[in-house]
Amino acid sequence: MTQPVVDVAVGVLIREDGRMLLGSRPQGKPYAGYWEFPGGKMEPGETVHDALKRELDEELGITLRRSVPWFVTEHRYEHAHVRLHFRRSKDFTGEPVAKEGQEFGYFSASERTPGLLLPVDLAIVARAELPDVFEERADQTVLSTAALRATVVRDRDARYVGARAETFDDVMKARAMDFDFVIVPKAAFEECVRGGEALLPVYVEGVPAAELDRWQEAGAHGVKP
Ligand SMILES: Nc1nc2c([nH]c(=O)n2[C@@H]2O[C@H](COP(=O)(O)OP(=O)(O)OP(=O)(O)O)[C@@H](O)[C@H]2O)c(=O)[nH]1
Repeated sequence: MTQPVVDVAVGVLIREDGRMLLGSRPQGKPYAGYWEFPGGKMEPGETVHDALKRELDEELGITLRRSVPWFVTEHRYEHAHVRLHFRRSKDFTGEPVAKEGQEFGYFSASERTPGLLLPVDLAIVARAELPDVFEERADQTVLSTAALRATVVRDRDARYVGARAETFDDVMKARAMDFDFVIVPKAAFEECVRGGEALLPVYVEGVPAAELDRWQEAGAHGVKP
């Protein structure tokens, strides 16, 4: 039997020091005790931002101001088929309070949480340190492959890998190959986020600083012109 898809709003809340908020799943829920990003199921008629705002308030007493779309991914559990709508935010207030008996804390991607992360979230934690604006530098390695023009971002620990994409098909391949993000030309953005939500974090080439907010609202981050 096919399970209905459950839409879930998930937040990557990044503190000033760059650490992200993670918490443990409360007792009584599937995967209780596993660590995850804050969020929860969307209610009918809610936008992703509104659902996230509600969940953050209900679970942790945090007030979410601005968040921007990041990417969407699906996963089939035994208990549910979920579509996770990730948004990123650096604009929130309030010290988290565990309202449902969960544990929580702020972590960098290289720090271990006290309990295991949900397996789906493992790769996404590394992506949380992707910058708002991607700056191409001389020490990055460009790999030529037949399938994709792949750019390996060699930061200190080679934590994430991106690919250049021009079509939706390129993006699908990049996702299948476990790339962490794509860089797309401005003119290809809409085609690459077919359906309105990106399958991977997207950077758009040549976004001037003055236009960054507008692109972020549409689900794209920037690459320095
Ligand atoms: N909040 C959250 N859920 C995630 C993440 N990753 C992930 O696979 N999920 C899945 O998305 C679903 C979210 O449901 P939930 O049980 O947390 O939502 P909720 O608080 O609205 O639940 P309830 O109202 O049924 O108690 C779960 O199946 C969970 O395993 C994540 O990083 N954060």
